Amino acid sequence: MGNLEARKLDAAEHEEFPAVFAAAFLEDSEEELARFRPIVPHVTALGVFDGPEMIGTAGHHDLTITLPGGRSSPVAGVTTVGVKPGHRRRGVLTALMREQLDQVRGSAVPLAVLYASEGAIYGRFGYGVATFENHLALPAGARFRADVEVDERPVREVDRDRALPVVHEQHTRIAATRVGWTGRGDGSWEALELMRQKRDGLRSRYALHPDGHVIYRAVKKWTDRGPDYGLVVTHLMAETPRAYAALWRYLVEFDLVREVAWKKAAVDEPIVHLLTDPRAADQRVVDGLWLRLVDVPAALAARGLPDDVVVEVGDSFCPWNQGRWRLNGEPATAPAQLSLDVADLAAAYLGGTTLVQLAAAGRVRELEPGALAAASRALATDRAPNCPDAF
Ligand SMILES: CC(=O)SCCNC(=O)CCNC(=O)[C@H](O)C(C)(C)COP(=O)(O)OP(=O)(O)OC[C@H]1O[C@@H](n2cnc3c(N)ncnc32)[C@H](O)[C@@H]1OP(=O)(O)O
Repeated sequence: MGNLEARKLDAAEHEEFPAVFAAAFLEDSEEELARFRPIVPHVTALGVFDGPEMIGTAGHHDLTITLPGGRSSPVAGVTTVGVKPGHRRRGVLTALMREQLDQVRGSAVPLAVLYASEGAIYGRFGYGVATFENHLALPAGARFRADVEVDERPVREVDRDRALPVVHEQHTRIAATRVGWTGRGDGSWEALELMRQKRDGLRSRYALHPDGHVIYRAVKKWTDRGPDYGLVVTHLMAETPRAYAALWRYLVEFDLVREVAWKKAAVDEPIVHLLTDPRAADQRVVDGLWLRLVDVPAALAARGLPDDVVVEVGDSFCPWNQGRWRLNGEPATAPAQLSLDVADLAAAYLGGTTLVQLAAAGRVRELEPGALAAASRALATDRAPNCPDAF
């Protein structure tokens, strides 16, 4: 990598950070930059320099993530990763990942998560797919089963300023109960709102129910045959099944609309079970949150697992994790019963993929009969983990 230098940026260098990051996405108009600038103060900002020139960026938020069993852990929410065109494939990202993981470890945060722009980038750095997203679409007018109970208190459209305090309060409460959801102890709600203002420039709309809310955008289209609007959900959360039904009914009964779509629905999204015709729901599953165990023993301890299986973990990028660990995070001297790479442990960590599934793909080796099923069951969760949050 020659004379490349990766380091934490000082405050004066924060000015340049958004331009370098935005250039990586070819989004460097003044308007686009205005969207990124307010995010920088909320992240630990790293840069890579070639001499005096900043050519790569990466940042991370200090978030929390909900783990199975009502537990939670600090997590680095990795974002704004970019390398300037013309400087790629010479190790800049590798240098950023090295520096970032060292910094996260140094601050005693055991986990890192990210959304990948492309699926082939992060596996080599020990990240595994910990949640899957359900790209869900429902036709307008999709009918609910007659026995579905709907909370009849009204859903009301309110403006952003009135909505946000309620949205953030409900989000904090609900996120603590849903595996994979992130919490914003760092107060970076503004950054979340900015990330919600998607690249399509559509305005977010807020509809509140006493026990939940939906944030969505409207794609307005007219054809010779009449209105053909689409509603694109960015967040939908409810504290009760009846409020959940009320919010979905609000969306599918919206006038002018042909389709309601949500790309961050859970793989086991309950809406399918509300419908008279479950086939009406179009579902496509893709990778969601990528997770990295930065500190394997601390991450395992945070999950509160039993101590009865010994796993041999391989980790070429963060060798401090290599070795034999009990599932509860204690170092083990007994022979290993399972062996796997850290990225595969990450894939199973929130329960989104089972170890049995990974073993069927040849990625986990069972060294003692029975250990695979026991460890797989210990890591599995009741509901599919998901993360509807952007960061
Ligand atoms: C969490 C987020 O913010 S996701 C956003 C990521 N950013 C983007 O997608 C913006 C556009 N792309 C870029 O800025 C850059 O191409 C990056 C960041 C994806 C890669 O940066 P580079 O400096 O080129 O990566 P680097 O040279 O360190 O590559 C390391 C390895 O990853 C591989 N790699 C890098 N990018 C990709 C990719 N897009 N797809 C597949 N493999 C890749 C390289 O081939 C290399 O492999 P090797 O070690 O076998 O030779």
